[in-house]
Amino acid sequence: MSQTFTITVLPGDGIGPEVIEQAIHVLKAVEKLEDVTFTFEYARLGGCAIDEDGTPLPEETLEKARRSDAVLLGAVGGPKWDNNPAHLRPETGLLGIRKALGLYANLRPAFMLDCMVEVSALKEEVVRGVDLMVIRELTGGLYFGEKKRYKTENGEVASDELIYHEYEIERIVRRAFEVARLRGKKLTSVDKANVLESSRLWRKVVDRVAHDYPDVELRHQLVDSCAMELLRWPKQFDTIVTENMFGDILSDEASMLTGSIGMLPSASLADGNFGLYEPVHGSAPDIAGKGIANPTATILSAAMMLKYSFGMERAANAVEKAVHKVLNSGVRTADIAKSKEEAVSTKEMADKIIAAMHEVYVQA
Ligand SMILES: NC(=O)C1=CN([C@@H]2O[C@H](COP(=O)(O)OP(=O)(O)OC[C@H]3O[C@@H](n4cnc5c(N)ncnc54)[C@H](O)[C@@H]3O)[C@@H](O)[C@H]2O)C=CC1
Ligand SMILES: CC(C)CC(=O)C(=O)O
Ligand SMILES: [Mg+2]
Repeated sequence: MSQTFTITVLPGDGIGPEVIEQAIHVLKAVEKLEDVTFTFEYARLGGCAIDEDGTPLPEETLEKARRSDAVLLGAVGGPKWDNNPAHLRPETGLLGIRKALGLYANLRPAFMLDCMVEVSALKEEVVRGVDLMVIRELTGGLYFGEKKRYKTENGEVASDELIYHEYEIERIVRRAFEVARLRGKKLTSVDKANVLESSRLWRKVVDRVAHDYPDVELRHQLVDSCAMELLRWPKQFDTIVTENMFGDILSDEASMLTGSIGMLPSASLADGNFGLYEPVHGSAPDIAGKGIANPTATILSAAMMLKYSFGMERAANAVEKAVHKVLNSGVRTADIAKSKEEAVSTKEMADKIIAAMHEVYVQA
């Protein structure tokens, strides 16, 4: 019997709508190749919602997301809203939807394809074969703690509270051990336990949970040293688990191992099958509206959705294989091309991926 899934689509701002349009084309191609129907429910999040609805996260958006099987997001934000107060910032909408949907586990894979080695700013021997997964806690920590801003006689003061509950650490760490078990069985837990009390609790919980995973090799590493080692010898890492802000920063850093942030997908998962899928990158206002953004990160995020939320492993593999095939054949958007002349547009890149998907299915 044919399966039906409802997907809430949040194009967002900047290049968000451009890359989302192409990911939707890919999902429509999957519908033709598999016995599945996707219903796309569009909604607003971020700057576009501030402009239309007066809030970055309208209740209607949240309701649609809750009723759906998964959410696909472009990106939010832009200079237009940069000076708004916190409650009227696009990013506040993104944080709000992550929290409201319980999306505490953010999986951010970073992988280097052989054909992309030359694109990285790092030496070939450093990046060839890189294949790691950053697992970032997504609904706690500094981004969600109480914010204060007040004036004193010595000038203004601002503070952001970094707070973690034991249960929040335990659930992300368990998830990370499970993921590491299915990958290279090596988990690096990243913290700042030499300074932060929240990191000392983090480390204690990690050590306790580790007893349940004796087959996974565990290492603790301080975040500053991890940032350095990621560039010195990234192949030492398999799975990394860390708190919200460290994960945000380290995953952007990891993206540059692979050449461009336009390549890297992510899955933000709740318990069960529900998830929100989005590229690691932001709304890239510097290239928005030009039709040159790399849609690969969003297309691969859609592939993660097929795998994690819909159990469509074959279709997910086909999308990934198609992306590899197209990159192998030398097709490049501007961010990964050697010259502007050889770069293809956002749409051309997606069209090539869709054509390659058909070939992959025929061969399978
Ligand atoms: N998940 C989200 O919605 C996120 C939103 N943002 C927001 O995005 C806005 C811009 O932030 P930035 O710091 O500039 O980060 P960004 O990730 O949007 O852009 C950084 C650089 O990477 C390039 N880039 C990003 N995605 C690309 C793609 N698909 N193809 C080709 N090049 C790409 C951009 O052109 C820019 O030079 C801000 O308002 C920020 O708050 C930032 C990160 C995540
Ligand atoms: C709230 C977001 C803009 C944080 C971010 O940079 C991300 O999730 O990658
Ligand atoms: Mg980020």
